[in-house]
Amino acid sequence: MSDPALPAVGRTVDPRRIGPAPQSAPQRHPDGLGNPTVYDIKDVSVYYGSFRAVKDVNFTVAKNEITALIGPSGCGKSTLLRSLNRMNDLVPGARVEGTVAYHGKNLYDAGVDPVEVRRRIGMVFQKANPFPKSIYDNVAYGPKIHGVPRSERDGIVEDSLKKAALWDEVKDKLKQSALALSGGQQQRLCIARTIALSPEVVLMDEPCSALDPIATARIEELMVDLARQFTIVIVTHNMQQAARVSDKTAFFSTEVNEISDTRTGVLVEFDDTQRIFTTPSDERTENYVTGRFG
Ligand SMILES: Nc1ncnc2c1ncn2[C@@H]1O[C@H](COP(=O)(O)OP(=O)(O)OP(=O)(O)O)[C@@H](O)[C@H]1O
Repeated sequence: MSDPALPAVGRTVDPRRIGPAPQSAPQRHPDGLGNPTVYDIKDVSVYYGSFRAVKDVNFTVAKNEITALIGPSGCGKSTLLRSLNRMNDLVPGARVEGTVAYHGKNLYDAGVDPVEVRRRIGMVFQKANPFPKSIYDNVAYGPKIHGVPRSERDGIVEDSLKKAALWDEVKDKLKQSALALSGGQQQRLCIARTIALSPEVVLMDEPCSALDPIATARIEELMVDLARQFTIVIVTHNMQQAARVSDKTAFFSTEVNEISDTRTGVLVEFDDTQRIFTTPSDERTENYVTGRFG
C-alpha cells in the first residue's frame, strides 16, 4: 500500500491507526530552533494549458506548523495548494514545473503514486462535501477502500471524530445521514474523514468560507489543536484568520502580462505570520494586510 518512491515519515508507521498524538510528538515552537521541513517548494509554476496561473514560487513548510496562503482573488492560492498533493493532476491541461519536494522527494517524479500522495497529504475543501451516507460510513470509507479490516474501523471512526471535535455531538447518531448535520458539523466531519487515513499533512482550501462566525471559531480552534499532530497548509481570504491561527504566511499577488492581458500569481513575501502582519518587508504586503489594496 505504501509507495516505496516516497520517503517514510514518522506518522505513517501504521496508516490504519491514529491514536492520540504520541508523547514525543514535536510541539509547536519547542525551542526556537524551528521544526523540520516537510515541503521545500522550489521555482514552482503551475499552468492550465498555455496559461501560467502562478510562477516561480519558493517557500518551505515546517512540520506541525500552520502555513497560511493569502492574497487577492485569482493570485493562484488554490492552484498552488492543489499542487501540494497532486490534486491538479485531475484537472485536464494542468501541469506543474519546478520541484515540490516532500521530505526531499519531488512529488512529481516518475514512480511516485499520486493515490499514495493524496493519502499522506489529505485535503479539506471550501464547501463541506460529505458523501450521502451515514456519519459512520463517511469516516470509515477511506480506511475501507484502503483495506483496513472491519474490526478496526470502529476505533478509527471514534478516534477521528474525537480529533475533529465532533464525537460528543454525533456519538449517539452515527448511523444517521451526514447530510442532516449543520454546515459546521459537516465541515468537521470532512476533517474527520481526511484524518481517518492518518495523513501527515492536511491541506485546507478556505475551509470556513461557508460557515458562520461561531462555526468558524470552532474550526480555527480545531486547526490549532490538529497542528500538534498534523502539518497544515490553509488558503484563506480572511486575514484575521491567517493572523489568528498560522505560524507562517505566504502572501501572493498578481502580475499583469501586458501582451497577453493575463494575470499570473507571484509569491511576494513569505515569513513568520507575526512579521507579515506587523513589519512586512514588501510594500505590496503592507498595502494588502492594512486593507489599502485587494
Ligand atoms: N481548472 C482551471 N482551468 C483553467 N484556469 C484555472 C483553473 N482553476 C483556476 N484557474 C485560473 O488560475 C488562476 C488562479 O486561480 P486560483 O483559483 O488558484 O486563484 P485563488 O487565488 O485561489 O483565487 P480565489 O481567492 O478567488 O479562490 C485564475 O486566473 C483562474 O481563473
